[in-house]
Amino acid sequence: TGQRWGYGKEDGPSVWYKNYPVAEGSRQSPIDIVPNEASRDRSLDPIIINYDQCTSINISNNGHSVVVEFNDSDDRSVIKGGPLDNPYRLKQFHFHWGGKGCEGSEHTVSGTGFASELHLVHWNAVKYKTFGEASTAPDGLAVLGIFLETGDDHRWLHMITDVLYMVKYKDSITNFKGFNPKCLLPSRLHYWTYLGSLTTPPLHESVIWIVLKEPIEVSEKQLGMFRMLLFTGEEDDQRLRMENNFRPPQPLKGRIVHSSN
Ligand SMILES: NS(=O)(=O)c1ccc(S(=O)(=O)c2ccccc2)s1
Ligand SMILES: [Zn+2]
Repeated sequence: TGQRWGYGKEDGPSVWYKNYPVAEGSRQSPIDIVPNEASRDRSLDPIIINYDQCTSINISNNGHSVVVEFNDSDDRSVIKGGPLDNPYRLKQFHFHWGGKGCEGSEHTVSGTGFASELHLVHWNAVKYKTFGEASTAPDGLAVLGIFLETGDDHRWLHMITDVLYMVKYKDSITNFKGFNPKCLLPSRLHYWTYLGSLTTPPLHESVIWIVLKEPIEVSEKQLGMFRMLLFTGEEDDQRLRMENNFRPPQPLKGRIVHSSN
């Protein structure tokens, strides 16, 4: 049922509105975050991340990004506190990145992008019975966004980059058990938060965004491994390198960005 979309000239973010009119909606993501225009809410609690009982299942290439999926049959891995009224269950995480030496994050800070952005996708299993139902509800999803900047090697990211060769092609999937993404969190959890959307089709306006202020550091070499992935499948005669899989910032349309302390 879903229409084909991508990040190229013909099927990229500038034409998504044709098949997904909500692309021009009032709470689209990503956005440019301007720190001194964000409202500092002392009432905003810290976010609490409980990934200890985390169980990753698999890693796959869905033709848009590389995705690690989790067992979300119970509240074993949740994010809560901050702007959230309920605990939200971890469902998957994935990345967005640029081309060699170019920006690749989706959110920008005062107009500046980062090399990449990690999204940890959670859903409100208290209010909704399934991820699908939550994914279309205004408070259904909570996505934790973490910026990646280039510098030293990230000591744990190799656990992901070492297996990327196994999911080189679109629709490839392989076992990936026992990975705990808490090793990808920065040391401090200060954040910005605002009401937004999925940054890819179907662009549902169902996401409470929590974007961490502190980036994590990864090496250019580690980031280069992501660029060996392909948008295309093993049978495709085209071999399109997976890079620049990010949507540019969207109009704020009157929304307020809140800042934790
Ligand atoms: N980049 S993002 O974090 O905003 C994002 C885009 C798509 C997803 S999803 O695969 O969870 C999903 C969710 C609902 C319907 C279809 C896919 S998460
Ligand atoms: Zn994303």
